[in-house]
Amino acid sequence: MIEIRELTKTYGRVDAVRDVTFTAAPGRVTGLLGLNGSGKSTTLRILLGLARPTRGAALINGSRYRDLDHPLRHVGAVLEQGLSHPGQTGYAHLVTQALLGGLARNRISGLLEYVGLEHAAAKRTGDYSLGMRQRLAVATALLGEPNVLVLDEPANGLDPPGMGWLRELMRAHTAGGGTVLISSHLLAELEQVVDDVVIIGQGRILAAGPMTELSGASRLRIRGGDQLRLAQGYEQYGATVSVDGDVLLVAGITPEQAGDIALHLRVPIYELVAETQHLEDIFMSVAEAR
Ligand SMILES: Nc1ncnc2c1ncn2[C@@H]1O[C@H](COP(=O)(O)OP(=O)(O)OP(=O)(O)O)[C@@H](O)[C@H]1O
Repeated sequence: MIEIRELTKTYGRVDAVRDVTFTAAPGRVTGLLGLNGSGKSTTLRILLGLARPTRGAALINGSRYRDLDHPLRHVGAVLEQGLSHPGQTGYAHLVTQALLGGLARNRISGLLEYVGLEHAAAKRTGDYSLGMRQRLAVATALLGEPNVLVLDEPANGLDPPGMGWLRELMRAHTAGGGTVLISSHLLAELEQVVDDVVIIGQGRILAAGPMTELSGASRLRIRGGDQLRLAQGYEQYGATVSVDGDVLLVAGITPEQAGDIALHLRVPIYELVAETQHLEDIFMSVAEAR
């Protein structure tokens, strides 16, 4: 469980984040989205004890990172910066990290297999591809069997099978009751895996909620026998209507209401499609609204 409460971090005169509050719940993948410089990394760095907040708190399983007894047993993180000594093998890297973190070494072989690096265990990490390095970073994050995973742009460098693997890994983690907080600007990728979304812009929360709720605020594409009467009828009902060629784009009413209103007006409907909003649309509409 991650709780970010009224978090503010000021650098000089810049508020990198301001009054940011959200929760990443157990059993769910929460996506933290924002443009470059919006405050994602600052939030994650504070959460992981790498920076101090000016105000507010960032809690993992109810405690600040630095108050956790064995932090690596609570939280595993994949951050953007590189991780390992290039001359070390993948296996040696994990042994070093386990020793530094006071963690057992007996899971290392299994973890290398779990992240698909069993054949590269004896290879120097300097010779790893970007995708292999990301896999090693994930294995490192999992060393302490944490129930909270924090992933900052983890898809960078992963090819499509790698992305699929990462999605499965996140799903398996939350299926076991774990918490995942993932930041990414790859919205189409993120859409396939997130349960909850937090959109941040200029250090502030712009929108937050379950993906199903945010994408459910969908638009209807409607083509009927008398477009003008339909448009007037929907507007009277409080819907927002715009015209796109020979279809009406209607927001603010359900498909059932749209059908009932048309029936009441005795206008036949030839086409009625509820368009679910993609993460990219949701992101653009909240980003533009500010
Ligand atoms: N150490 C720092 N000193 C001064 N300003 C900083 C520092 N860290 C971040 N900032 C500023 O705070 C704001 C938020 O930055 P942050 O790195 O959190 O954004 P981000 O959403 O992670 O962006 P990106 O996707 O580019 O990593 C930016 O305006 C940035 O310039």
